[in-house]
Amino acid sequence: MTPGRFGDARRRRIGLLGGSFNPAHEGHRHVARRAMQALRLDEIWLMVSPGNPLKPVQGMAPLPERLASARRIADGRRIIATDIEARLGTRYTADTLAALRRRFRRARFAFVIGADNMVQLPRWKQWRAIARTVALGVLPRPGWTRRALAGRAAHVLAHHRRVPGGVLTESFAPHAAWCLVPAREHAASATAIRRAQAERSTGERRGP
Ligand SMILES: Nc1ncnc2c1ncn2[C@@H]1O[C@H](COP(=O)(O)OP(=O)(O)OP(=O)(O)O)[C@@H](O)[C@H]1O
Ligand SMILES: O=C(O)c1ccc[n+]([C@@H]2O[C@H](COP(=O)([O-])O)[C@@H](O)[C@H]2O)c1
Repeated sequence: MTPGRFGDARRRRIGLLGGSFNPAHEGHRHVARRAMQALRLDEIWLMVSPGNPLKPVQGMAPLPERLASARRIADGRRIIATDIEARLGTRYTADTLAALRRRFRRARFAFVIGADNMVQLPRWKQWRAIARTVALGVLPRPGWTRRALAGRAAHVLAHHRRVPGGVLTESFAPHAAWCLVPAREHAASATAIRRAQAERSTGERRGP
């Protein structure tokens, strides 16, 4: 199933969990569930990136493989894996959001990120415009939560921080709101999974 079937989305509250999903893991599922509950989302899209502009191409599995991995943690009903960015021809979040707004005119979008990406946000293309126009839900992550809350983005956006239940339900025009989503920190990471896989295959090559 893809979000294409929601072409008629009517003021649906849609969370966008953009990511590389190289591969998808339990941390993503945890983030999706907690964000859905706290932000009162109707659905959340695991939006598999054709290529994060800030990540190296080397070591990045092909998109179909990453999409298949995201599908395995989705439920196809309210948690939906999608390659919609590849189909829209966008990879920068600012461009993706503009294209999604044109295509799903009545939907309300929230962008969901882990605390590590809140730290990195000031390096994204047009990050202030992104934060001004889309609600942001930030998930705690081991080693990153405090840094995110003390970082530049949180500082610049301090006046726009709200409680999670309101960020999408209320209107905060002319500037969107953001929140820290209450959730336990989940240690899963794609880097750790790739590292463990590499160690296993090195061990297998060496033999007993
Ligand atoms: N365990 C986690 N806790 C909180 N947020 C997470 C967690 N895992 C992933 N995320 C968030 O989900 C989004 C997609 O993450 P991504 O697919 O890059 O996984 P990752 O584990 O961070 O990958 P990598 O280690 O390769 O950078 C990002 O916003 C990331 O911050
Ligand atoms: O738009 C940007 O400049 C930008 C820079 C870095 C990351 N992003 C987005 O951030 C999301 C998380 O990416 P990742 O690789 O950390 O999972 C994903 O949707 C990326 O497209 C976006």
